[in-house]
Amino acid sequence: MSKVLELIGVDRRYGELTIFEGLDLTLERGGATALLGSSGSGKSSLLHIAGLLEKPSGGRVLIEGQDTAALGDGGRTALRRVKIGFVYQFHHLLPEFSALRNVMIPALIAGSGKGAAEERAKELLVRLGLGERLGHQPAQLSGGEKQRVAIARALINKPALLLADEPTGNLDQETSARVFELFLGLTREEGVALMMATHDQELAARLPRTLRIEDKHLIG
Ligand SMILES: Nc1ncnc2c1ncn2[C@@H]1O[C@H](COP(=O)(O)OP(=O)(O)OP(=O)(O)O)[C@@H](O)[C@H]1O
Repeated sequence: MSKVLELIGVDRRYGELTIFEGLDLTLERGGATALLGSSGSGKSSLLHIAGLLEKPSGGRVLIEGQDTAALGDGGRTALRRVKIGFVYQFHHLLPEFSALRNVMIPALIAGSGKGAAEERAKELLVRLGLGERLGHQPAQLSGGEKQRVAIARALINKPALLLADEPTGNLDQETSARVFELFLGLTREEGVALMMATHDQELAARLPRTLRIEDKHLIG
């Protein structure tokens, strides 16, 4: 199994306030991990650190064995673009663009040719059951469809690591269950290392590994 993410002794502090400290975590390709913890325990902070959006207050973050401490902002952004995908509770799609275009954009930014980006985006959208919705703009899509487009967008660059923060948290229960199935199936097929923060114990139980932030430490 190849290591995608390693956190070694990671701390997050805001001034005098310690959110968590001494976190060690390894995620491997093909693995799926749920991250639980009460509100304010630091789940989003941990995803931001793992996703290179924030630097930890202490400790080391390695992506596929590469220590990110020495990287500047440009290096971190470049690594994030090709190695890491994000799915949030809200889709954050660009309203003026079609579903297809929204999915293609990260590939185009990463330097992919238009033809290859379009082919991969179409393939993902078809696998997510949106083959008939390629030309629809976000306002013409249902909540579950928008979230499926956001999932395709997160996977377009074949990331090694997929970080999800309540990916179906904004959907009604039935839609959430359906979208979650598609989401899990696709992440398995793509072989990414998935880490998903959630409050939902039932969703967490669907993943093979569960971790919890408790009393500033990672337990599980
Ligand atoms: N910029 C900041 N400055 C000071 N404190 C912050 C800052 N950002 C976050 N915090 C604090 O860090 C703690 C962890 O926040 P975080 O959003 O990671 O928690 P969470 O577990 O994701 O919570 P929730 O489940 O409610 O989304 C919170 O107590 C929050 O108030």
